[in-house]
Amino acid sequence: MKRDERWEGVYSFEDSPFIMEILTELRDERTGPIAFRKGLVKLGRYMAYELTKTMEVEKVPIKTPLEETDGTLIKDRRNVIIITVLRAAIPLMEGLIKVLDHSRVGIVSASRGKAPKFEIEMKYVKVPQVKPDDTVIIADPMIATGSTLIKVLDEVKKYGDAKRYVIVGVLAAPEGISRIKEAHPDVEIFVAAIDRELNEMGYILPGLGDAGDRAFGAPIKL
Ligand SMILES: O=P(O)(O)OC[C@H]1O[C@H](OP(=O)(O)OP(=O)(O)O)[C@H](O)[C@@H]1O
Ligand SMILES: O=c1cc[nH]c(=O)[nH]1
Ligand SMILES: [Mg+2]
Repeated sequence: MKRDERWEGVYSFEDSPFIMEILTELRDERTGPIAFRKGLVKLGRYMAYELTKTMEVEKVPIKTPLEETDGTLIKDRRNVIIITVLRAAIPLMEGLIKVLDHSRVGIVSASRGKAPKFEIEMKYVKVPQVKPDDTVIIADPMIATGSTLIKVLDEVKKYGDAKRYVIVGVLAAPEGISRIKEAHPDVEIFVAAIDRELNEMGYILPGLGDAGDRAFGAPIKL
């Protein structure tokens, strides 16, 4: 895990060869939907494991069959809410919850409109009560303009004040991170990698394409 010096509380995993290898498969245009979804699940699992290193732990007394000793309990792992941003976060959440298995889950839909306005349509919001001890993890593989996550954070913060707000994603563009940190300075961001820029259509470069379409196939408009 590597802190990015351009912002406070922004981390990438560019120093992790294993996470980079999974990302390489996701970027590769030859990777089909089955392997793409599997890659997102794997990334979710390993990123959640890395995230536990930033969580509060406590020592607990336990008894082995032979004697008393101290054990470790990750306190914060018991108080996690994972917000899944439809569609592309579904496999990422599946991986995250393998490690963060006590989590409560919120589901929100967000669909980004066409350039240049990129208006976000949010039709479905189901979020549990947020309590002061909670770590709210917002899972969305792609942070492009940042508009989706700003809107999701605006909404989720109505459900109570959390101990931490954490975005877990796969790729981010620098402009998206800057916009999110401006709107929500308290948010921490963990992504596999931070890419170069956005193109005029709002796609991350070099990126991996449209994460939702690659995982689930392109939808048609009726
Ligand atoms: O940072 P932004 O510019 O807002 O873009 C990022 C959003 O775009 C993608 O979702 P999309 O709207 O394509 O929906 P989908 O997951 O259903 O494909 C992605 O999963 C993010 O939610
Ligand atoms: O590059 C991008 C940008 C937004 N959403 C995606 O799925 N990919
Ligand atoms: Mg999409």
